[in-house]
Amino acid sequence: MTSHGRSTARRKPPHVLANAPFRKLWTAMSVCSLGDWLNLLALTALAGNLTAAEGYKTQSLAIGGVFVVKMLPAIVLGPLAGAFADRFDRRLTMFTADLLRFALVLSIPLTGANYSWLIIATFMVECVNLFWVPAKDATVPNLVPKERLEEANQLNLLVTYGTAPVAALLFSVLSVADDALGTVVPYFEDRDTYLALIINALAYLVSAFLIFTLRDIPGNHVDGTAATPSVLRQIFEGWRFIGADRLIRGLVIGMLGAFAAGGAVVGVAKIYVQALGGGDAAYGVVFGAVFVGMASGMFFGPRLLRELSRRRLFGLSIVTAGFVLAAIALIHNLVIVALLTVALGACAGIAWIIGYTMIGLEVEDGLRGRTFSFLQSLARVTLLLVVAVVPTLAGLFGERVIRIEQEPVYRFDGSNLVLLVGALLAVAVGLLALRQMDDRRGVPIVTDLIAAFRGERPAPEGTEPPRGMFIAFEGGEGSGKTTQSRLLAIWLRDQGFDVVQTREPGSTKVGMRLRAILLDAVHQGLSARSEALLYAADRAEHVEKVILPALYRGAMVISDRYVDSSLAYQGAGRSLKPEEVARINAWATGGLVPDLTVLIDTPPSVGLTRLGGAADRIESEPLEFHERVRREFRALATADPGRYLVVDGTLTQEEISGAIHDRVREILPDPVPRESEDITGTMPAIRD
Ligand SMILES: Nc1ncnc2c1ncn2[C@@H]1O[C@H](COP(=O)(O)OP(=O)(O)OP(=O)(O)O)[C@@H](O)[C@H]1O
Ligand SMILES: Cc1cn([C@H]2C[C@H](O)[C@@H](COP(=O)(O)O)O2)c(=O)[nH]c1=O
Repeated sequence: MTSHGRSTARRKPPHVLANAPFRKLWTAMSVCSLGDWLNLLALTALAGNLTAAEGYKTQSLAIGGVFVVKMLPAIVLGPLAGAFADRFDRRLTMFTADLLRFALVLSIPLTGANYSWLIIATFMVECVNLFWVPAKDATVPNLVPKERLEEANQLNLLVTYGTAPVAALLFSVLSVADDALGTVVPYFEDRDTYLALIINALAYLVSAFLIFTLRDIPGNHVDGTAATPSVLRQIFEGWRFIGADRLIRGLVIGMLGAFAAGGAVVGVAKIYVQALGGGDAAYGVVFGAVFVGMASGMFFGPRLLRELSRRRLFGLSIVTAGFVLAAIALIHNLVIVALLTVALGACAGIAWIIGYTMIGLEVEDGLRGRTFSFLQSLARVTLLLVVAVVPTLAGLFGERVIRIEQEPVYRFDGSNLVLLVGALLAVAVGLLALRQMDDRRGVPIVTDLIAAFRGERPAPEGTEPPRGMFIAFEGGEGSGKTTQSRLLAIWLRDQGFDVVQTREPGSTKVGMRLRAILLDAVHQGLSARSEALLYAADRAEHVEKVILPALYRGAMVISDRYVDSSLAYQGAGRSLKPEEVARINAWATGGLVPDLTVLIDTPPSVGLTRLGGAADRIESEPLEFHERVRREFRALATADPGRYLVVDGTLTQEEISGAIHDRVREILPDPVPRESEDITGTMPAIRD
């Protein structure tokens, strides 16, 4: 290696905070987040203090009112504010919002703090927040390069949640300081939360200054010379965009599910901790555990599983959160619950950082603001609904004690039930998100996970997806695959498609030699692993030299056998571990999965008798081997019905091809309708 090469290899890319404009924006975000948490603590405490004399119920409602008012604007104004972020100068939006927040928060202590004004001012601050946040979120990708976006979002989310415990500590210190100040300055006497509110207001002022001096934010993001759609139209398009895009839909579903599960915990945390024998300190520990978990999830999760598809990690983290939540609901031990809460927070942290990063990367600049805003609005609505409904449900369910011979053995009350429902919801939503956005269909998740834990790259990502269509035929010996793949190729060519008909093993130069080794009956005693590796080697050649080039040029590729044959013959037939066979094949094929797999299901007792000539090495295996193979093929098809067509191989050739044509017609880009085909027929010359 040349010395130049060495120095290049050693040079580490600069940290995202080395980027001065981003550093300034990040500092503003940190100060604002600290202010926001301080605001929440101070306002709820102030609402409680102002209504302390009016009894427990009024006091609870007063505090609850602050929460409701804090979330309400998102429901009404969220999407509108997002459109502003895309339409107007983001720097000006943020600067103005900061000044307004400063004035509104300061007005609460200055006007002598009465509950009505507290509620009105809080509502207005939240309205303003709705403009600041999407403008900030949409600005980050303008300031940092694409490859640094995940790092930037990690820092963003770190300050959003990491400032919560800092704010709680600061709030306690300021409350004590407030008391002390009250003895010296009469204004602060009996005004416990004033100092916190003043510091909160000053945080927004500092942010306004930082944003004002940040001149690197690009101005208007929608081309002013082009006809700009109305704000309402932009919102409508934002909605339409989210609904239409499979990935964003998956992200939104996942993030909302996580919010709903989190909302269930928020709603019952206090009573649950109490039921476990814990006091406010324990409640504080559980509260802190969520943030510690989230911070570690955001930092360590994506680093630990770098090689795992981000989409899969997103769905998996939500599913895992569901299982952890179920454990929290069922295990009645405060220490274990606190530890599990850290794990729950970690899963949520991973899901959030991935979701945010993916939205930042996938959504075009002009739509990013309203996408973030739309997401935040929906999340808040979900949270609001869940927080409102959950304690009521828990109360209605009440407390149940399971007894054996009058002895209480297990307590299961409303909070347990609600947490369990939240857990089921998270699992369901995580699975749905995985289904909506999976970018490695057909590759078992376990295979990818094992590879990621070992630090192996499972398959190349980010390459252009092939444009053609890939159909595989599978089935046992003599089931009719070759016959049907030939008939399908003729039918598709008749319709004007470019068709490549191929088979495994043996469709490349190397593959021909491998086929001879694999099927020649003289090679008895070949070990099961060598056999699996040789089939995988043939497949790697086949994919790289034949299938992918054809798919990239837009052809229809019909392959007589593919990966499922290895899963059935080497996995079930030779009793190799299915996940290991799947893993080597996922590696060999780069994760290429057929668009459709046609399984011609024929009993081996029928198929084997159809074959003429001497039996090859595999055909000469006992009937029991072929029965195992058949069962595995059927199990694979049952596990993924969307990708398979299972046809009874004992039907006539015409009946089988009719069923195949009907299914293939459904996935063809521009199929000839069956009626027109009946009229024109096919060319007998080609058929021969
Ligand atoms: N539906 C059917 N009914 C009866 N015979 C069939 C049917 N389909 C195909 N055959 C006949 O069965 C024999 C095997 O068919 P084919 O070669 O298509 O099967 P295959 O699954 O490709 O076999 P293998 O891969 O094990 O060599 C051929 O003689 C074929 O004409
Ligand atoms: C791809 C593949 C094939 N086999 C077996 C199955 C058959 O017995 C032969 C191929 O013969 P055919 O007449 O061309 O169908 O190979 C296997 O065991 N594993 C595989 O992955």
